[in-house]
Amino acid sequence: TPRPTRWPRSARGAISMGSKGKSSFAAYTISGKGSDIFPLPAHRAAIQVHKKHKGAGCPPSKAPAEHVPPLLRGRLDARGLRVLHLDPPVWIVDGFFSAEECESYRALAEDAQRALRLEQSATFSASTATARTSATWFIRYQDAPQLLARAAALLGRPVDHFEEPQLVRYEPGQRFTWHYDAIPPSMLANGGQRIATLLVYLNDVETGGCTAFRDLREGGTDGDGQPKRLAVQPKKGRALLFFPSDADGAPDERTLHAGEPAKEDKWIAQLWLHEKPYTPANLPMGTCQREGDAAARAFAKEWQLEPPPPLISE
Ligand SMILES: O=C(O)CCC(=O)C(=O)O
Ligand SMILES: [Fe+2]
Repeated sequence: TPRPTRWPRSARGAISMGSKGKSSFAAYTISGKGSDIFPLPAHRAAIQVHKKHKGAGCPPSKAPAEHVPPLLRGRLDARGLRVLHLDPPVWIVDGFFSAEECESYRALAEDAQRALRLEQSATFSASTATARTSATWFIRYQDAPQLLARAAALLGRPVDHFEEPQLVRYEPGQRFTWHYDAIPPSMLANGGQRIATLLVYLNDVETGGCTAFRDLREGGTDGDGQPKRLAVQPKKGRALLFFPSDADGAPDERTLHAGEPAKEDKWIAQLWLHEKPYTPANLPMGTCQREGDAAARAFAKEWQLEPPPPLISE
């Protein structure tokens, strides 16, 4: 097969540089091809910007307003917030958790009272081929103040809109194949659709274990000359944020993703935001959103974060 070294003429022709030819994130937009937001730009100046930001993402100031997810509007000053992909939006927050917060969350795996280990984790994917081989723990709301407080401060949503906090461990060889995070219609009665996925990498992973998006590109080409797939490398304390459905709950199929096979241990914290208040099952025993809210509020005070909005389900 021929090795394409350049983007197809049709795509290249549609790249716009903005009025002054100034290189900004907008320069990467290919009209009508929303998901190819990070192609190698045709213009030299834009290539510089692209290379500089690839991997670590672009500052939010470079994201055109129409591509800022509704949940992040007015909240772009969050420390460490970067854009990896505009449409569909994929953002990261480096340093979302401190090293200490990573450790305290990871340690929950050893606490059977606070964390319940599931043999078979709940996956809702419509894809029959989906397989997950990692281990999942469900964490009591009141034992995840770092996660709930930081998530509520980032997204401006109350604690009762979040699903049970989870902890996931991949050992070498373990993976989670292509899937959607959106839940099936039969489960929408509880809290509506999942409108945001927030996962926090709890340790550094040198090789393997990326979170990969099948249909999104990060720019540049691989050894075969094919456009590179967007894949986020786990970095201790880094959060990954994307939107399995839009703000109205319509699933976004472009967010199909996977946890690639781990080559070393990989730990993540996992949290899903729902459209409406979500009622947890009583697992682990004694889990309580109200106590979780109080714990998150105390954490927010201690770390001078914006406190979570009041619970709606009260
Ligand atoms: O492990 C990852 O990188 C992705 C995990 C994931 O997609 C999930 O838990 O739904
Ligand atoms: Fe997922």
